[in-house]
Amino acid sequence: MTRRIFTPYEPTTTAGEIVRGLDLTGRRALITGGASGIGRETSRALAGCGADVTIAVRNLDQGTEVAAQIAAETHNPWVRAVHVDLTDLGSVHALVTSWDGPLHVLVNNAGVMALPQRDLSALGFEQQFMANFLGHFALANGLRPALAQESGRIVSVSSSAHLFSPVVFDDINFDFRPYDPRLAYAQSKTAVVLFAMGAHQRWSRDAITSNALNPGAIATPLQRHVGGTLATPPDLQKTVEQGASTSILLAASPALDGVGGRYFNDNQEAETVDSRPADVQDLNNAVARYALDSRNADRLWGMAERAVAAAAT
Ligand SMILES: NC(=O)c1ccc[n+]([C@@H]2O[C@H](COP(=O)([O-])OP(=O)(O)OC[C@H]3O[C@@H](n4cnc5c(N)ncnc54)[C@H](O)[C@@H]3O)[C@@H](O)[C@H]2O)c1
Repeated sequence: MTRRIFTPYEPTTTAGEIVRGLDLTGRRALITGGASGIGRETSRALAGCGADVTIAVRNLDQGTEVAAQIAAETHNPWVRAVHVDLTDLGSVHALVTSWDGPLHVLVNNAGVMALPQRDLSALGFEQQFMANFLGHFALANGLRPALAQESGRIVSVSSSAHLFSPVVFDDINFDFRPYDPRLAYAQSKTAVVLFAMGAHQRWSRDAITSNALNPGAIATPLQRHVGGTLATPPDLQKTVEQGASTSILLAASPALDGVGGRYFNDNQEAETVDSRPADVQDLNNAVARYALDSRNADRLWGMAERAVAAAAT
């Protein structure tokens, strides 16, 4: 795939700068993990343009408080919180069935990184794979009819960490190798990119666009299990306003109208690579070929569909 330049934005461009002047009144957005970090900033930028914003959160009391803060900061009353736990497909299903009317933007943002112990979800999947990928897979599939109503966009937040592991289809849950918290995160973030590609492949005929992104490294609670040991040194980390910019670009910018099936970083499409770059900047700007591969995307999609269907019976 040839890398395309879609925008004039810099790595340091903030979410607010990208949406400046945009009127999103009447556009309905759902952001998972919208109560903290990049998700909160993404929600704030969308609300600041008049969008109707729903943040989907694990802790509803905290989420309701954050939704009220965003509403006050942006003078937009159309901000609310709903409950979701992405490791629990019953909870995902409850959110899906409560959604009424069109959905213009779904931001698959929530995530956990490098959980120290291997832990399996009720469905039997490693928890990072479950929360970062499979819960979002079920959510997006459930909301597909709402997304198809008025040309919805799906924005899936991955990470440059995906370059450290493909999806190991024969051992997703670390049954046959020692559990490695970072490799489990990496694998889950490759699954996120493959989901974004698979959704584009299947749903673009419904005028749904689907892209993935790396937000860059940002000091948020996500980093609590790996503090100080990230590949990106503190001086190269972004502010949360900069970190939310690529999500906002994909969620709202007219420059991305009709664009799908791509992976972005720093507000531009990333470079496809066959092996992991050594340099941190190159790493951030790269997407692994295995994460864009349609056979891998199909295999993952089939497996996820079977898992979600089994959970429903
Ligand atoms: N911060 C970084 O350096 C960085 C780098 C690359 C990618 N990312 C990605 O950016 C996204 C946002 O992360 P952040 O840095 O803002 O971290 P964060 O911890 O501030 O936000 C993550 C949110 O996800 C929510 N969440 C986690 N598990 C959940 C579950 N089971 N159900 C529902 N919600 C759940 C958390 O409650 C939290 O609100 C994540 O997908 C992360 O992997 C972050």
